[in-house]
Parts: sequence; C-alpha cells; structure tokens
Amino acid sequence: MTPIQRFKRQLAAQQLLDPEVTVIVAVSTGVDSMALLTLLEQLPSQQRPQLIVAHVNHHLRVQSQTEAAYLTKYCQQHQLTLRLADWPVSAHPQTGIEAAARQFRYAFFGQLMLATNATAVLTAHHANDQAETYLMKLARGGDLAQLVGIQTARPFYTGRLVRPLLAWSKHQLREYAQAQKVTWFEDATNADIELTRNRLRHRVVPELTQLNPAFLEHVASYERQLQQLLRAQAEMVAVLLPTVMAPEKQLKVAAWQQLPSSWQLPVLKAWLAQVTNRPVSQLKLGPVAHWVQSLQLPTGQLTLNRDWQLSKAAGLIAIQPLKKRVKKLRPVEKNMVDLNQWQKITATQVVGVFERAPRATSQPFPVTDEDWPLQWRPWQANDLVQLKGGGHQKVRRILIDQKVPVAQRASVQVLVNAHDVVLWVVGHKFSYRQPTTATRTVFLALKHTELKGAHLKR
Ligand SMILES: Nc1ncnc2c1ncn2[C@@H]1O[C@H](COP(=O)(O)OP(=O)(O)OP(=O)(O)O)[C@@H](O)[C@H]1O
Repeated sequence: MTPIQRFKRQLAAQQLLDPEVTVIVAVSTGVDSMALLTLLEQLPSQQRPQLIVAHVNHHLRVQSQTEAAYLTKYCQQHQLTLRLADWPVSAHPQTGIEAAARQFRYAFFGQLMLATNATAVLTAHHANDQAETYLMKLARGGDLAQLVGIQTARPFYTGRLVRPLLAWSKHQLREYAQAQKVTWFEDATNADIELTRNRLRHRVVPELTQLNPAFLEHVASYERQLQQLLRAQAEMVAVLLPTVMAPEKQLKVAAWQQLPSSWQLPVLKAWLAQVTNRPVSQLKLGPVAHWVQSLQLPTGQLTLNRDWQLSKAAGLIAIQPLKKRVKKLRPVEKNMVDLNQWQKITATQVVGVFERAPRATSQPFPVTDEDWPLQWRPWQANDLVQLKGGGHQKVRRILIDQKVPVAQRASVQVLVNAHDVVLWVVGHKFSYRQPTTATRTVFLALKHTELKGAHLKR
C-alpha cells in the first residue's frame, strides 16, 4: 500500500474524505505536521476536504519567526488558507510554560473551529507519541483507566480532534517527508535529553524497538484492547449497579456480596463515584470493600475522605457528607467568582469566568447548577483534578510534573465549585468534564500581567 492509500483509508474511516467538509490542519512546521499537510494536499481534489492551515507562533525559540514566515510563504505558493496566532512573550507565564502554550494552542484551534464551521482539527500525533505517552503513564502509576492513551478521534468544541497518523511511526513519516522533498524545522528542545519525554523518545523507545521491531504496533494493539476492556467493564457495571442500590442511593450489602467476586470492586467503585461525584482510587477501594463486607462490624462508620463518611446499618451502606471536618480545615482565603468580570487573583494573574467567549483566549468548560457558587482559592494538599480516563491526579503531582519551583507553588490558585471540587488549576491544568444535558458552557480565561504589580490592562 502506498502512503497516500494508507492515509486515505484513515481519513475515510473518519468520514473526512469529503470535499464538502472543512478541516483545520494544525501545522507546527515540524516533520510530522508538514508530512500531514503534504498528504492532505496529495489527495485527489474530488476527495480532499477544504483545508485551513493553523499555526501558533509561540515565540519560545529564536527560530519561531522563521518557521511562521516559511509557512506563510508555503501556504501562499500552495494556495492554502493560513490562520496564524501569536502567543506574545508578554503573555508567557514564568512557570508551566509548556502547559500554558498547549492551552493557548488548543483554545486557538477551538475558536477557529467555531469561526469557520470546520468539522475537525487534525494534528500529526503518531505511534511514537503514543508509546511515549504510555511509558510516561506507566512510570507515573494510577488506575488502569488512566492508562488510555491518545485517541484517534475525540469530541472537540463543535467537532472532533482527529489524529489520522496515529498508526504511522516517526520513521515512516520522516521517510515519506524525505521522499516528497518536504522542508521542515527541527525543534531544538527535542534534543534536550533532560526532559522526561525526550529521554523516552531518544533512549527508551529506540531500545524497546531494538528489542522488538514491532514494539510500536504492540503499543497500538494494547491501546485498542484496553479501550475495549474499559468499555465492556463500564457497560457491565451499568447493568450491575442498579441491582445493588437501595432507595436513597444506599448500597445493599447482601446483593453486592452476591456479585461474582471480580465484579465487586468495579461496582463498589462506580457506586462511590456516583454518590460522591468524585472518583475513588484503586488503592483506597480495597480497605473500603473489606469494611463493607466485614461481618464483625455489622454497624459502624468509616471516613472515606475529608468530605465523605460511610455508615453501615441493617445491611445497608449509606454515605453522608462530613460537614464538620470541612469547617476544621485550614482557613484559606477564598474569592467568589464574579461572573463575566476579570479578577486579579495573584500578583501576576488575572482570570475570568465568562458566559460568552471573551476576546482573550479561553477554555470552554461545562458546568451544572450544582457547581455554583464558584470560587478561587490557593490549592491545598488534598486537591485533585479529574482526568479524562476516569481517574484523577493530585494537584501537587501536576505542579511537580510541570516543574513549578517549590517557592512558587504556594501562589498557585485553583477554581473550585460549591463542593470544593477543583475545576481548574490556574495556568496548569483543567479538570476533565464530560458535557451532559444538565451542563451549560462557561469560558475560563487567564491573562498574565507583565511584571509583579504592573499596571493591569483591561
Ligand atoms: N505551534 C503549533 N502550531 C500548530 N500546530 C501545532 C503546534 N505545535 C504542535 N502542533 C500540532 O500538535 C501536534 C503535536 O505536537 P507536539 O507533540 O509538539 O505537542 P504535544 O504538546 O506533545 O502534544 P499535545 O498537543 O497533544 O499536548 C503537532 O504534530 C501539530 O499537529
């Protein structure tokens, strides 16, 4: 199969081999996205979707300007529509710059999608990116659901984010680009062996590929199997959960104990997540299950976390919020969110929650009536962020992973809802939320003032 035939298959599978649809192609000018653009250009015109090339000049490297200029000329010569966005140095945060750059990038793609009615944003993520993501997650640890890697397609703003090259290895993309005499730019930081991802990229993945040349295909196969397994588990749990629930969302111990033993933990986990609206880690689940079924303790109470307590009586487990404990927590300065207003929450950060997308870059976020009032406050040791795969991550871990210097961690702020659940670690990470019919969208935005105490431009 030729590269273009292979590419056509992938695009057809995503219903994008259609001149009636418009797609945004995210091009960084690296080899992967230049190869993606070339493949798209080589599609026969009667099958090629309408292309909009999108590029963000992050102003992070000396060559950023050269890359943007090259792409501008390229698009002119190839009669391609180009949309450029600038992320000026004045908007760069002092820490967590990679995450902030990514946030800016995707917000730009999303807003471009809204403005152009495009049905998809295409990025050039490939099989090596997938393997690196897996290895990073394996090293970090967590629940199985969190191991889910990069998706071929997922919902994004009003359309989808599609990765048509996920089955291609970096080597195949490079070979294709060379054969097509494509010009591209190398990212100088890619050679920086100190960065975790780059260490995996340059050392670990090549070693594993040497051990078995089919390593990348095996990772892709695990990803498919894992997704299938998680889907099957979720379907089964959805069937079993109602059989163990009493009115008022209590858990019927006897019914739960009658479940096949391998389904007890997943069902208990789903029950806890449903009644507390918060995921429970695999580590905590074992002791909770033990307490639920302990015959020596037919009645009693168990503190689940700082917010919730379980109580057992008459063969039922009920869950209650731990109001008193919450009051005893270290007092923190909270700021109520002023909807549709910019608010200065630290010396350098101005933030806002808006009902309509503001002119600044923003992230759409689904909220329900139960979230209000929203508040800003400094992060705390137990704060968690919900992850896409269903797991969660400690805010502390996010700040460590993003290499936020210890001295600056204390000033990091979070946006919390009425139940003190973290929705956004400002400048670092958004909590994941699946939009439902009960949700409406607000837009979360962050502006950085240039210097500490500098005059704030509105
Ligand atoms: N500056 C940019 N402008 C336009 N598109 C970009 C830019 N940087 C990255 N992309 C798109 O995102 C893809 C992945 O890039 P890269 O691997 O650098 O991002 P990442 O941060 O590791 O991944 P992710 O974007 O999923 O967080 C690129 O192949 C390209 O399609």
